[in-house]
Amino acid sequence: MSTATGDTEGAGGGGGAGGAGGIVLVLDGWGHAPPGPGNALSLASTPTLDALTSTAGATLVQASGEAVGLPAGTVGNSEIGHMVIGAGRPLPYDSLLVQQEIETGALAANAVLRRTCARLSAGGRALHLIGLCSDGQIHAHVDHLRELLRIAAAEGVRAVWIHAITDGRDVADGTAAAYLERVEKLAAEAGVGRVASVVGRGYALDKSGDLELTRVAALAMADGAGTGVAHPRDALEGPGGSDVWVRPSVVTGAAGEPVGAMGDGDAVLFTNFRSDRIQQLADHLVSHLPPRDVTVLSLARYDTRAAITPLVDRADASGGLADELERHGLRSVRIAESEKFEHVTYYLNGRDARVREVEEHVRITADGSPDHRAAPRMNLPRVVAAVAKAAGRADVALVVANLANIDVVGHTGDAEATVAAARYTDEAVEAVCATARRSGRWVLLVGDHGNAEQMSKPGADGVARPYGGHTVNPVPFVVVPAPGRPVGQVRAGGTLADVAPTVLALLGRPPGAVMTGRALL
Ligand SMILES: O=C(O)[C@@H](CO)OP(=O)(O)O
Ligand SMILES: [Mn+2]
Ligand SMILES: [Mn+2]
Repeated sequence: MSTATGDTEGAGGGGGAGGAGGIVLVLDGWGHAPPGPGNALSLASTPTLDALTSTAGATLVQASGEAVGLPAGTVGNSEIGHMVIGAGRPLPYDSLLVQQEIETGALAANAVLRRTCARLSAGGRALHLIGLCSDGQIHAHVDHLRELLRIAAAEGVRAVWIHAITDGRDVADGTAAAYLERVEKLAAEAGVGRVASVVGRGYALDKSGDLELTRVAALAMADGAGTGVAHPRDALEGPGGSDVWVRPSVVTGAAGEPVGAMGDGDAVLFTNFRSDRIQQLADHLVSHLPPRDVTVLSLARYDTRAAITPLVDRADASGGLADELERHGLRSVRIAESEKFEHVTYYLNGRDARVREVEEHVRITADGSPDHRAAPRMNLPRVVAAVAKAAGRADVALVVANLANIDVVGHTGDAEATVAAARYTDEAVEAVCATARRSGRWVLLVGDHGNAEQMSKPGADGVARPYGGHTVNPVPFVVVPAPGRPVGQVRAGGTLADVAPTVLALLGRPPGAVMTGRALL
């Protein structure tokens, strides 16, 4: 059977020179840590993963900090993880680029920002800063907020309203009060800025497409509509139940009026550096604001429908695995549940929204907003079935699937549910390996960052508390050879940047010209 592109490199079936081709499984949130009471992966019964990770095809690779293009010591995340897996090289991530622009003074000198501040200052209009208030470093960092407050003050902006999104996911739940206090302190130090609204990330950073959550968050920020509170911390006393689900709350003045609603001539600056979860809100806000004339900016570039001017642009991520597969005419099928769909498509492809002729995308959708604690299996059987279907096709060289369970369930901070997620993942891996054996394929398993291997973390008092965030731990990397094609001992000392060159080597192809990673075979 020939591929749809009528390629020239003899890739008319499976992996061409690499045999029948392969299956890449990204186990989301699959980090490595010594066994212990907080390690959901070691607590779970995972006979298949245990066996695979003790073969010669197994090693550990770095997935955090400088190894992948993040600021030193920063936890990995799905965006940068999948981007580096695809790019075959570390990519300076948006958080690093922002940090560098702060350190060099480039952000303070940014022409768009200075011009906007000058206009606000001259007209007595307000700057609204919207972003996740924590130092979780996955979507945002309060240090960036501090710098923006300083710049606004230096440029003479007198009214700066902070629309605080509470976290409890990238950092421990129950920490929102401390972060609000920190934000108020930063504002006091800068001499400008007050919190005008508070809302949990469950509302403001929804990306499930539940526009009602987005709408109520935007109403609080733009119109000052929501539960009135005298002080930002009062918002945390509401019935939301966790930092993630703080109800949209608006700080009101003596007469009950919202202090920081958006008015004609104001400017909004989104302070998250990661796009995927803020873009639904940003798009909604842009369409909700008129007839008010409000300038909307973002700290980093977002993938919104609306054209929002970024202050810091992103790195070029082209020339990765998708481009190489296309060049060789090798067909790939990408499969993931909605939560991680963009990660195995858009991000893996270097933030390129094109669906190439030799690519097929399979999104496994869930009904409604599931409770991951109660349903840790998610839709894994449907992901496995889609993998089996794609792997059974002779025209498919590569199947790439994301198994989301241990990360998504891990984020609940519920160790017991995460243990169950690990058990289901183990069964899924066993099924995929059986599929691979039947179809003569190799399997490459890799984590994109740690999560489930650390489900508790000591608080400021030294007492361990549930923790659902990512980690800086290395992640397992395993090559399960195709039947009759042994690969021997894989190399130690790798990073996620080595995944794409390894995949290409298994497919009998050289690494891409711009890839600095090297095959671990
Ligand atoms: O859910 C998310 O947005 C982040 C955590 O904030 O996780 P991941 O990087 O795995 O998508
Ligand atoms: Mn992830
Ligand atoms: Mn995650």
